[in-house]
Amino acid sequence: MILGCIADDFTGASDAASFLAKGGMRTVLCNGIPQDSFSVEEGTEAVVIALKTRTETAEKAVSESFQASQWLKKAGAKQLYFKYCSTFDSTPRGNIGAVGDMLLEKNSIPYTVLCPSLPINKRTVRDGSLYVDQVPLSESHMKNHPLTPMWDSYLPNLMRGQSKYPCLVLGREEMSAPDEEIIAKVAAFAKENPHFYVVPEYEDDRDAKRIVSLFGKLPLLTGGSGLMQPLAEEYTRSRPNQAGNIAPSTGKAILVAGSCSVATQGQVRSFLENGGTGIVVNASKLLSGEQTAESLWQQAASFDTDSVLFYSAGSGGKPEKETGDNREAELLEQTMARLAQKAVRNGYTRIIVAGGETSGAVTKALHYHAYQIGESIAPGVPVMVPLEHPEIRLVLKSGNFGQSDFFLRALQITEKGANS
Ligand SMILES: Nc1ncnc2c1ncn2[C@@H]1O[C@H](COP(=O)(O)OP(=O)(O)O)[C@@H](O)[C@H]1O
Ligand SMILES: O=C(O)[C@@H](O)C(=O)COP(=O)(O)O
Repeated sequence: MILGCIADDFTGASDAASFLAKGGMRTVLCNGIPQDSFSVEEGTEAVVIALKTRTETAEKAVSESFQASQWLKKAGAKQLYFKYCSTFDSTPRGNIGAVGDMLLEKNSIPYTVLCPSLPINKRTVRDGSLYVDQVPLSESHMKNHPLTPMWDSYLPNLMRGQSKYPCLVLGREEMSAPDEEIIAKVAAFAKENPHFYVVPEYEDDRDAKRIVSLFGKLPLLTGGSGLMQPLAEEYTRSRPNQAGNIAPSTGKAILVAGSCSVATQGQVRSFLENGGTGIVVNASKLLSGEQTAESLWQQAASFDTDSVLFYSAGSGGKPEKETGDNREAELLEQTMARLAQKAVRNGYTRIIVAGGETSGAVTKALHYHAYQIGESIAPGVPVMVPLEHPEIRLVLKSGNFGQSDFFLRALQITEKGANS
C-alpha cells in the first residue's frame, strides 16, 4: 500500500476514495479501523479509513485518528492523508487542528499543508480564506450548520483555537514564485516553528498540480478531496490504471434521502418529476407511530417498480425545519437504515443514499466492513462494492453533492455501467 487516508466521516471518505480511484489507484474504503484479522488485498494502493470523528470531542477524535494512523502505517502506508470536509467543518475547539497537530507530533513531521479546496464542487482557497461558490465560508450556508456553524473564513483564524501551531499563507503572488523561492520561504518559517501548516492558494486544477508538485511528497497531507486525483496521478503516471472496474448490477434499487440539503431537495424533485416512485417519510408521523419502517416497506411493496425512493418530508421541497429536532432526526435515520436493511433482505442489490449522517446510519445497519471503489456518479460520489458482498452496489452521497438528475444517473450507472 502507498497511501493511507484517515477521513473524519463516511461520505467524506467515499469522496476521497472516489478521486483516488479516478486518479488510477486501486482503492479500498474501510468502515472504521479494521480488525486485526483484516488484511489488505495484494495490489491495493490506497486505503481510506472512514471514521465518524467530525463532531466527536477533540480527545476522542485524536485518539481514534491516532489508532487509524497506526493501523495504516502497520499495513504499509508510506504517506498519510487526513481528509476533512471541503467546508472545513469543525468547531473552535477542534477537531481538524487537534488531529493535525497529533499527526505532526507523533510522526515527527515539521509541517504539512491545509488544503480544503475542491474546485469542481466550488470550494476554493484564496489568500488563506475559504470560499463556497465565491461566497466566504462564514457567509455561506455553513454559517447556520447545526453542528459545526462556521464562524470565520480565514483558515489561520479557524485554526487558532484548534491547533497549537501557526499557519503560513502562500497567496497567489507567493505561489507564482519559482520553486526554490517557495521552498526557501517554508524553510525559513521552519527555523522559527517546530510545527506549522502551509496554506497555499488553491482555486483550480492548475493550483492543485502545483501544490502536488511542491508538497506532494510530504509524509503527511491534509485537506478535502481536491488534491486526491492529482496526487494519485503522480503515483500512477508510469503504469496502467489499477482502479478496479465494477460490473453492473440488474437487481432492484432502493434510494434513501435523509438529507435536507439544497442539492438533495432538487434531486428528489427531479426524480419525482421524471416519473420516479417516491414515498415520503414524515418525522412527526414516525414519532406518533402512524408511520413505521414496516408500514413504509409495505407501501413500497404495493408499487410495481424496480426502484423506490424514500425521502424525508424535508428533502422533497422546503425543509420542515432548518435543523430538525434531534429525536426526529435520529428516528428518521433509524427508519431509513431499517428500510435499507429490509431491501437487502428482500434481494435488492442497489442501495443509493443521500446525506452524510443518513449514510452513516445505513452503513452501520448493513454491517459491511470494507469496499472496493468504482467509477463516480458525480464528483466525489463513487459506486462501492462491499468486499464481503460482491453482488451489492452502494452509493453514498454527501448532502450537497451531485447534479439535479443524480438519482437517475445513479440508477443508470449501477445498472449499466459508467459508459451507458
Ligand atoms: N424533516 C426533518 N425533520 C427533522 N430532521 C430531519 C428531517 N429531514 C431530515 N432530517 C435529519 O437531518 C439530518 C440530515 O443530515 P445528513 O443525512 O448528514 O444530510 P446532509 O449531508 O445534507 O447534512 C439527518 O439526521 C436526518 O435524519
Ligand atoms: O469534502 C467534502 O465536502 C465531503 O467529502 C464531505 O466531507 C461531506 O460531508 P457531509 O456534508 O457530512 O456529507
